[in-house]
Amino acid sequence: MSLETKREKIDTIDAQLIELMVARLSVAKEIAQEKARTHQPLTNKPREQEIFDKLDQQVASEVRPYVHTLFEDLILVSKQYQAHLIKEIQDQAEQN
Ligand SMILES: C=C(O[C@@H]1C=C(C(=O)O)C=C[C@H]1O)C(=O)O
Repeated sequence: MSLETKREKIDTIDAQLIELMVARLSVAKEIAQEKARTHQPLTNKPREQEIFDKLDQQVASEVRPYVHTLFEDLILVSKQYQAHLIKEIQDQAEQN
């Protein structure tokens, strides 16, 4: 397989990843709205541990640390987005 073909494969995978990441952030938004409504904390460490435990079982050891890092970043970004949304909801509530 040529380098060009391999890069086309990566482009196809990236398009799928983008769709999935946007879908994941959309669910994170729904969770943030519920957290704001019910005054729950942003971070849920047991839930994060559950995700990493599943990942450790699912992913081959050779790439496990790299996928682990990817998920740390994914969860960090998800929480940054949620924190922004929760602040927006709280600011709006204060104005009313
Ligand atoms: C999405 C949530 O909020 C946070 C973000 C998580 C994630 O992106 O997977 C997991 C747990 C929480 O720390 C949640 O509480 O489920």
